[in-house]
Amino acid sequence: MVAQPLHCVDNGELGSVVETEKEKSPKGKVEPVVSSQRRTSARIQATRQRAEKEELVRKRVELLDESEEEGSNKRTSVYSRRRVNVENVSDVVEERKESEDFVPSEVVKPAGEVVKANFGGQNGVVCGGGGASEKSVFARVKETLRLFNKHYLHFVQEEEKRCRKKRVDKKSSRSSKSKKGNAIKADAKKKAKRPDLKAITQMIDSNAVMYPEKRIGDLPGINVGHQFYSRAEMVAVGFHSHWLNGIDYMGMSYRKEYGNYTLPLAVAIVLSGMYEDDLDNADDVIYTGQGGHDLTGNKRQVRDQVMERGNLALKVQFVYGRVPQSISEIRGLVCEDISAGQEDVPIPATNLVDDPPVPPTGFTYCKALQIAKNVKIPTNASGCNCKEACVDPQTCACAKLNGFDFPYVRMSRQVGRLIEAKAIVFECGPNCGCGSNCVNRTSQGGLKFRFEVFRSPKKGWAVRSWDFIPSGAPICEYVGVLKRTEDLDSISENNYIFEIDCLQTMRGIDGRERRLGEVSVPTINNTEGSEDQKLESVPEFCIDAGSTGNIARFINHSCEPNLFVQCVLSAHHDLKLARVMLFAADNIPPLQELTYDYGYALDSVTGPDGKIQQMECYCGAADCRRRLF
Ligand SMILES: C[S@@+](CC[C@H](N)C(=O)[O-])C[C@H]1O[C@@H](n2cnc3c(N)ncnc32)[C@H](O)[C@@H]1O
Repeated sequence: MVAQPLHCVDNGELGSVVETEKEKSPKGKVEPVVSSQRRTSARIQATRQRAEKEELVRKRVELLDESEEEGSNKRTSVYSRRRVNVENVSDVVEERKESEDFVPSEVVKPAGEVVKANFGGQNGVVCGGGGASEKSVFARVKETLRLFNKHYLHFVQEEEKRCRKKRVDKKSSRSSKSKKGNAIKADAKKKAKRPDLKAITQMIDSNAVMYPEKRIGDLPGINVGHQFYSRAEMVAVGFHSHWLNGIDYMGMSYRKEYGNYTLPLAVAIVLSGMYEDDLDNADDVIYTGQGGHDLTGNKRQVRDQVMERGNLALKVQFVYGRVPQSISEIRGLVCEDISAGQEDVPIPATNLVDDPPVPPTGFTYCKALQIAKNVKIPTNASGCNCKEACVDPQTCACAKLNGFDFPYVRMSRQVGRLIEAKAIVFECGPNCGCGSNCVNRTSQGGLKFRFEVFRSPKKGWAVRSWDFIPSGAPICEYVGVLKRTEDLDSISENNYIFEIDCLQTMRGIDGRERRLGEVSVPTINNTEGSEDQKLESVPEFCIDAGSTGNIARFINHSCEPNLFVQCVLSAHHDLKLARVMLFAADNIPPLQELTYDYGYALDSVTGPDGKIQQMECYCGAADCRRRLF
């Protein structure tokens, strides 16, 4: 038996890269590890008509594919020009390091500063020195997927608008028998364009596919256990080069470079959930080969798969952990719910590190922000006049503030996915006409996933999710006591302070990376070195989760994080008192630790004695900067 690694497997919507091997028959031919012997004779004798139907469906799908490409070609420049720092922070580091006048950014140190300098800065202040000069392949895979998902969410938004328009047009065409009515009907008949396919095209057109050439063996940056959210993501990275076919293979045209191999040779295999004998129970995957099923989606075989073209089969093993199905299955449980019933979904804490295992202590869980006595919250903004849920960005006053568009696309009934990181997000508030189901209230609905607080060997407590989290999904708000920065205790150490530096980030103060994007923000005086600016270089307010806080206080730092910080305004419109939200930057598989970039500048933190403090970083990222501060 010759073992050769392939890369494989998608179970439709969510899949995993797994270690694979294919077996050779004595003749050296590649044969399935799992045979398709269970095919019944009835199926073998499936009628010619059904086979023809399959062919017809395939042709239609291919046509759709082609038309998608035409459609999305036109939009290349629209999105590729945008730079959003959440996915480009490392580019910026490199660019800045190369520039002669780049001085590692510093966070202002107020007198008697404790450990708090720009912790959790909105944009991850760029730190100089210490980092690897080459971006790791893992970081590049992440960036490629982030770019793909950004395109995807934009196209989803475009599609939402198209559907909305279609509904409106349909209504008006019913009441109109005029030429215009007919034109609207014709327009409505136009094919829907799949956002994922458009996003793939966008990636291909802009040469953004990370591995555009097929290759044998594993792809650097994609480890065993990596999970893809969709087939399209696999194409965007170059893991599997077709969004529909189950098997991606090198045919005879690869004879020149791969003459030593027996061709055709499969390079990646995905499960589509369309074959009745395929099995995906997470630990084991059985793949029965491509072809022979009914493309109408009813999971029925119409004939046996044939051992031809890329029909190679494989045996797979998954290596990631298992999500507990009930409380009794949780290993190392030390607390059933750290929120003590405050959150809709309980948050268990586990400890497999300490002996004896102890639960997290020294804080009081609090779901909502507490306001210090000397902080005055501004009066509520006027809001929009929409009814039930905001749908039309042209008429909604809140959408207008976000650049005449909603920042979210719908993920479920009440929750949205943030399309991209923005300088600020304006959500609907108490004076808006819409209700709680409005997608423009995404950050206000509490926790949406099953989180666990767990003890890590080197970083103290940490957070992970039992559910898969799609990129752009809301994680949680950073909750604690909203205080004046000047009121912080300068003697005792406090690792749980989050400065609200939305304004400073918008101004790019102290090396903070500005976020672009159309938002309507209160006038900001940008004159370099102005008194006004100097005064406001220190965030006036912060959130102290030292003794009171929610799950956010347990989320650790990473130099390659999977979350990002987003300032949100909902009730009032004062940037200095913006709410601090964490969103998923990537599609996050279950049990992966949740992290964001704390954004400290190196040597920016001083202790009560005025001496610079240092903290080693244990994030474990390939491009780790080695120090938190
Ligand atoms: C907001 S708390 C995070 C939760 C914390 N681990 C706990 O046990 O409560 C921030 C502190 O966690 C630790 N921490 C977070 N990320 C870390 C990292 N990448 N490396 C080392 N320590 C980290 C540091 O002690 C830091 O001051």
